Amino acid sequence: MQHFDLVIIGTGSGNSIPGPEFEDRSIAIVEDGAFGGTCLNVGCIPTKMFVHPAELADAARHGRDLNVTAHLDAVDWPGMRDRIFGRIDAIEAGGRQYRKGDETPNITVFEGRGTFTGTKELSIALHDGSSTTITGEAFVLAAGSSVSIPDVPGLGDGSVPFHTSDTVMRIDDLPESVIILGGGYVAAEFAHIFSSFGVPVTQIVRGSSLLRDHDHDICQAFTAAARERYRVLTSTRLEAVKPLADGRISVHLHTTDGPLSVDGALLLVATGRTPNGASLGVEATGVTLDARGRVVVDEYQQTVVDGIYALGDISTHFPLKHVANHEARVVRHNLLHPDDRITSDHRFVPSAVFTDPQIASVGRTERSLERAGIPYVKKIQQYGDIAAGWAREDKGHFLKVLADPETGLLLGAHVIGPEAATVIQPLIQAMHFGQTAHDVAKGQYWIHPALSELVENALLGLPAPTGRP
Ligand SMILES: Cc1cc2nc3c(=O)[nH]c(=O)nc-3n(C[C@H](O)[C@H](O)[C@H](O)COP(=O)(O)OP(=O)(O)OC[C@H]3O[C@@H](n4cnc5c(N)ncnc54)[C@H](O)[C@@H]3O)c2cc1C
Ligand SMILES: NC(=O)c1ccc[n+]([C@@H]2O[C@H](COP(=O)([O-])OP(=O)(O)OC[C@H]3O[C@@H](n4cnc5c(N)ncnc54)[C@H](O)[C@@H]3O)[C@@H](O)[C@H]2O)c1
Repeated sequence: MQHFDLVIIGTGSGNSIPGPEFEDRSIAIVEDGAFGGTCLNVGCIPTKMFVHPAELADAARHGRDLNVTAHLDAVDWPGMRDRIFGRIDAIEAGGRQYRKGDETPNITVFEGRGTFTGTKELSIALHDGSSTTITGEAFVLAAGSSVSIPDVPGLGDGSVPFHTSDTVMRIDDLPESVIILGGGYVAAEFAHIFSSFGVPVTQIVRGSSLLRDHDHDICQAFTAAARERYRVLTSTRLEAVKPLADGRISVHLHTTDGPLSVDGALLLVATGRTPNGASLGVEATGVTLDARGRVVVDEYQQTVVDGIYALGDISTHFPLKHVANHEARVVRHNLLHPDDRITSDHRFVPSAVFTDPQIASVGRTERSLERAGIPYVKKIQQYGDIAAGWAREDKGHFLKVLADPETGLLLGAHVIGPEAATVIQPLIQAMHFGQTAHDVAKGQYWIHPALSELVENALLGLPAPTGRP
């Protein structure tokens, strides 16, 4: 049985751990799928490479309000797909070859599916049909998460073909229509992409609005904007999915008005992801899972087993790439410096949804402050009331800032509108570095007339702090 100093399972953010400082350690990397993980191959990167052309296609729609008449002539989906994956697949192959090749001689790559069979003992079903078992002094569990499919007739039993984010970006051509199940990030971004390319979209959600984890003003504004672009069925339960004779799909639903069926050419299931701890059999090595199947880690990213660390989607409460990368840096440091370990910082985790309108958030929502009885002051700054918003004839987009009334420290920020993911960054910085709203607003220049004036004006609009507690 081969023994390694370090075994890393998963090549998403886990693959960023081995560097020159690990040259004296024998390392096993175990990967069952595409090298580079979800973000590179089926997540952040390809989706955003489709989102940008979607924005270009949308420009024709937006131009009308600004006296520019333009129209979308055609979308070359196969060309776009091949351009995007031509680039991504080459990076995947290059990353795999780098780890397998002479440049990292201390690393052995096992291409196959790992399952724990004992304490720090991993059995691997290799892609060549054979199997092997390895042991390690230390482990990094970086095996991510997998799409979860609702247990309803027609789904999961193989009787109806459907897509997930793992497959839908590689389809042959734009479908004649799309039905999207789910109201979260993945559903929102694909509804945006397909509808921008002229495909009729029907989105089906259980709740009363889209993106329900967001601040309530944001999710209401987003749901209203989405309804202007495509069909959104809220408070709707999926009952069954059936194939139609012409190859299309029929989705049977229960709405507040009673039963309804919707037909479409392609069904995209985007109903969340499940952490891969259970499928990796981590309990055989003594690692514990929480009620949602996440590997339990402490602030050092270590599991309950000494020397077994976890990072990213398999363990985090924030399944986002920048969080997986941050946690990988913490694990890396702690493996190198076991006597001087550092902790993860999850205080102010930002996120963005790359839709039209775009959304970005950091910190507490207004409802969560209300529910926790935390005092706050707020300012809602409209894009339409700053110069860059006038240029866009913007209507209805805004930034909400929430601050502590005594100290002026920011508690949360939520943006819906152009370039939200970029506009929010000074507020993330202010929260991290403990800067007050008024210091940030008044202590620097803000380029005029840039979109960043949205932040300046929102902060200036907050009441002056009443004094430090
Ligand atoms: C469609 C989509 C879009 C996204 N867009 C964004 C975005 O814009 N911004 C953002 O911040 N986040 C985004 N995310 C989330 C982001 O992709 C994840 O949070 C991140 O990739 C998680 O990284 P990870 O290293 O934890 O896991 P992964 O990157 O998933 O890596 C885990 C690896 O482990 C392998 N593996 C799993 N089980 C085993 C096993 N038993 N044996 C061997 N190998 C195994 C898998 O094959 C995989 O390669 C998106 C996700 C999706 C699905
Ligand atoms: N821009 C980004 O940063 C980005 C983009 C895509 C994904 N992600 C990450 O990936 C994660 C997964 O995204 P996601 O959209 O798959 O999950 P999600 O958790 O964001 O949304 C899942 C949606 O499916 C619904 N749902 C769950 N079970 C259902 C069922 N049985 N029937 C009907 N609806 C059901 C939920 O109510 C929710 O609306 C996200 O949490 C996010 O962290 C991030």
